[in-house]
Amino acid sequence: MSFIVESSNLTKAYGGRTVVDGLDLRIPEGSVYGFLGPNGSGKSTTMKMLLSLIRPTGGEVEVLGQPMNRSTRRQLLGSIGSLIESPPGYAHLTGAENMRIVQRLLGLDDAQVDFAVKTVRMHDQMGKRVREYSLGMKQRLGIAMALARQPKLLILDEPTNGLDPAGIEEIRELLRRLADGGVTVMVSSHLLGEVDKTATVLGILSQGRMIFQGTRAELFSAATPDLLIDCSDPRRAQSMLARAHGARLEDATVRLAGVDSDQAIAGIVTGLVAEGIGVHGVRRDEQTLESVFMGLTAGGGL
Ligand SMILES: Nc1ncnc2c1ncn2[C@@H]1O[C@H](COP(=O)(O)OP(=O)(O)OP(=O)(O)O)[C@@H](O)[C@H]1O
Repeated sequence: MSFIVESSNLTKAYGGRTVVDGLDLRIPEGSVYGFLGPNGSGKSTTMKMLLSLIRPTGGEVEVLGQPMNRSTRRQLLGSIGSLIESPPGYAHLTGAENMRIVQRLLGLDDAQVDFAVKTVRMHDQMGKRVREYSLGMKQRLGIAMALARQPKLLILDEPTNGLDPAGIEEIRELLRRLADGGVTVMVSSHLLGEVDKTATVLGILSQGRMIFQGTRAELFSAATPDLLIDCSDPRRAQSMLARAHGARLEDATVRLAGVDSDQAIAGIVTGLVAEGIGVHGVRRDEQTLESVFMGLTAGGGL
């Protein structure tokens, strides 16, 4: 597999405080890479380092097979579109006027601008001033600005932040279309649900560290779903298993976290039976990606 972005040990510290800690990013070409983590976990800082907007304290970044640094930055940025933090654009100008500025700055032709505007479905809104746009429209104009250069890689920092469900769905659908058209997209969010259905690869940050990187299926298989036990005396079973397994009672079912082997399950069942408790059901809980994500970011890793 070839990676469009690769970093090794990428690190950023501010005043002795490490906010991005030894990241080995691997973004496969053609993927939608969902870059997830709670607020303050270091997503924006990482994206800015990938774009060489801020200088890493340590480690390296390769983009499109070349090291990203001050001397290669200009050339590499020609192939990267980005939207970092708030949507760009002058509020007192129309969408068309804003696009014209980008066109002149980058020396683009009309067809490239038209293509970008149509891709984000903003062609009917270009005569309006940006200050009259909804947040979703501003975000889409920002994406059009990033797209106009026809980048191979698009880096979007929280493009769905603050949007209503319809706006979020529009951005998701846009990202899918871009990926189908061959653009690799890195998109950050602090809400898993906003990128979950779109991302083909996930990178999860917690306190500056990468606690998971891989496909959704890999994430599920790496996380251990809770064990649910139905038995004749759930209250007594829960108190027996509370200390070793943090057992909780949910209605008449005993829930255990982190039981990760068949042997451990057999030991638990044997222990209950030995105490005269009849075990009539042992199953794994169905887990949602959200619960895996919450467990990961709260617990600091797999
Ligand atoms: N210029 C700076 N000087 C000092 N600390 C900074 C600077 N920029 C970011 N930080 C700190 O680095 C940490 C990571 O911030 P960052 O913005 O990268 O997180 P994030 O995951 O993108 O969160 P959010 O979604 O809230 O933007 C935070 O604790 C932030 O306060």
